[in-house]
Amino acid sequence: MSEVLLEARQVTKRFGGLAAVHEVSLQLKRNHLHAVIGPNGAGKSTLTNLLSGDLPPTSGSIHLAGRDITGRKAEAISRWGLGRSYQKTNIFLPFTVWENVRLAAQSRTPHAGRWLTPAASLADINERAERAMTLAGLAHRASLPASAISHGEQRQLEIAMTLATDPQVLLLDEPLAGMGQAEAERMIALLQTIKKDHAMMLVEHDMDAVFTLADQLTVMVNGQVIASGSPAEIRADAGVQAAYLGEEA
Ligand SMILES: Nc1ncnc2c1ncn2[C@@H]1O[C@H](COP(=O)(O)OP(=O)(O)OP(=O)(O)O)[C@@H](O)[C@H]1O
Repeated sequence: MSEVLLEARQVTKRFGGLAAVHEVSLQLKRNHLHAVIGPNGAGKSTLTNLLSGDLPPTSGSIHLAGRDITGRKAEAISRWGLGRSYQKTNIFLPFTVWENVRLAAQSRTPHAGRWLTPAASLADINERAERAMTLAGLAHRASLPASAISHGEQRQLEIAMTLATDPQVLLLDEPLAGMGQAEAERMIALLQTIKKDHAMMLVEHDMDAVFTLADQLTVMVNGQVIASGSPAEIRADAGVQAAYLGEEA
């Protein structure tokens, strides 16, 4: 059995009368990719926001590596090992690829804003940034401004910036959005590599990518989980076919 790094138990988020996420439970395990799929408005982004601490749940609990993180701030949850990439990019376009990754690595270091930073921690920041940039396949783009690289490479840069914070758990929100075929294939290969060391949750509309990458899928409709299981189980699920996959295919 793989180690469970993140667990949501019966998590609910209400916006007024609307349960955007209703009693959702899921586990993210090391070396596993758990895809969350569902039609627009199903609650996928809200669920991601609950797990990352960007939104507090109305009820239920969330545990990261055994620690109860329910209602804790995103910044603290990030320090405890959860990394998240955003649909809307956090990249500073005028800065180089290296500067972007290095800033992300620095943001994770305690007292990052201090004017006096010991040399040892600077070396540590640089090493973390270098590792993340190389893993994301961007070492050859290090000195280019982020504005000068392709859309697909900018999405890789977001992943590199997330990796630079040294997370154990990664939440990825539509990393393939807007990509052409070749870029998508490169991103899928990258995610497969990253999966070896991390627990991952992927929210993605590209079903080919989802079924290639996922070890487990959870299907949400109207805030509720209608099915959860292996790719084969989800493909064969008549309820999922009717509610979602049928209309996507
Ligand atoms: N801050 C908010 N206030 C009120 N309602 C919200 C808020 N955020 C999301 N919702 C509503 O919650 C429901 C779930 O939205 P959410 O964005 O989580 O869905 P989604 O599955 O991520 O959709 P998409 O695939 O389009 O990104 C929708 O009905 C949405 O309008």
